[in-house]
Amino acid sequence: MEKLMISGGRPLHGAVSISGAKNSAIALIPAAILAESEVVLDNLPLLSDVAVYAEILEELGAKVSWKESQMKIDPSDIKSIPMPNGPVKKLRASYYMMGAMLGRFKEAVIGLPGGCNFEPRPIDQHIKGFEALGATVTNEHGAIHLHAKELKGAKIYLDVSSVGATINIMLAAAKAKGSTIIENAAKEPEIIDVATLLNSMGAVIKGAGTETIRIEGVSELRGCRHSIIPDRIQAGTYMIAAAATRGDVLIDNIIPKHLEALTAKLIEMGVQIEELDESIRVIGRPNYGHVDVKALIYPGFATDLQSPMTSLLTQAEGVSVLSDFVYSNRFKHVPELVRMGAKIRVEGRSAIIERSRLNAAKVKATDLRAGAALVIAGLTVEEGVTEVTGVEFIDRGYDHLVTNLRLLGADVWREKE
Ligand SMILES: CC(=O)N[C@H]1[C@@H](OP(=O)(O)OP(=O)(O)OC[C@H]2O[C@@H](n3ccc(=O)[nH]c3=O)[C@H](O)[C@@H]2O)O[C@H](CO)[C@@H](O)[C@@H]1O
Ligand SMILES: C=C(OP(=O)(O)O)C(=O)O
Repeated sequence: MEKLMISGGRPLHGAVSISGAKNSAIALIPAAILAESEVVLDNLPLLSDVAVYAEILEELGAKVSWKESQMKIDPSDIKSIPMPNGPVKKLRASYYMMGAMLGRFKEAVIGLPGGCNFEPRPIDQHIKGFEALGATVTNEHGAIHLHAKELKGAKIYLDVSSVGATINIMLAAAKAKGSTIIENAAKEPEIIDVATLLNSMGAVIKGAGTETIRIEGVSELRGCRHSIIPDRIQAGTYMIAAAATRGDVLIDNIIPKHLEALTAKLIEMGVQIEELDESIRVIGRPNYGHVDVKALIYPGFATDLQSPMTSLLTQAEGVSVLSDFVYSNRFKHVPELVRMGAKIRVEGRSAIIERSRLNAAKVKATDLRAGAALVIAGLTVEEGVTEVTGVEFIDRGYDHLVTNLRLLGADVWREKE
């Protein structure tokens, strides 16, 4: 086990290039299961979740070769093997194995997902979708068993516009008989990315990125080459870190439109922002005004940036209120920030944040974005060394974090625990 050591107090300066998106990559890799021939994914991020997914596909018999930011997946020899345990338990997005295996083999046994469990994260909408397509779904000793004689298109109204359920239903429906309509579908950019890959494979999916997605099932999908969209959450984290350290950072290789809610909030606080075609420059100021933030589904403020934003708001004058309307209790970072001197209290689904002077401390990341919040907090501390344990969570979602921060001038390193 390793820990991150941060000797803070240095403004971040320079440029950082953002890798491909985790939440796309870990849906696109299982999507390749549906193809008859090789799928090539470019702009793949170097993350532990991606490595686990490669392991899952190899266990099923796929040929996977991963070199730098490119992964080649030849799924021709994949077999229908039950996976009640093992690597599927290591990450949240293993739920996509259900849709992908159901689509290809009409059956699957997949252990309930692991990953960041900052609160109970049900998958009832995924199951409702599979059942609507004609599958029988049972939970046997913590593994989901899915079976269908035939998958038939259906109209599915999601009770909550779930990213995972929307993608999972697209995966299963791509090869179902007839048309599927997903209503109240999630609109996150990663959903468009998955639909783009599936369409390049020969699927017929329209409306991804809107609340109504139509899928005309086809009998066969072929291999293709696809470049993954930039990671808006990593990009947003660096934007927040630049503002928190009063630095000046160009966040490059991104789609600025995907970050509009964050950009608007930073401007409202008084951060200087310059938006270019594929990059955003964030220039910090000595003082920021307090703001209220509401984490919502896309295009609202991303819940995955809520924890990093909490750290920045400890640097704003007065009192800020940050509410999460996607998850009701995603505040595991708060007690750790309080150990660093932050004046924050949680009331219901809101964190009430006062301007605070942070101090170095030994803190623990218990999920991915809580980890990002603690790193940002550590970067702002003027004296002493902040130690962040739970680095394995951070490695799920940040490509070359230490290298990038060091290039930006931060004094950050990893040590054995
Ligand atoms: C791998 C991946 O892409 N992870 C992202 C995905 O997670 P994930 O796909 O798990 O999140 P969802 O969009 O499904 O969850 C949104 C909300 O719906 C609820 N819900 C979801 C499914 C369901 O069947 N029933 C139900 O009640 C959840 O508890 C949550 O309150 O979107 C989240 C919301 O943007 C992000 O935080 C995660 O980074
Ligand atoms: C919660 C997250 O991811 P996952 O759904 O993969 O746990 C995240 O990326 O912040």
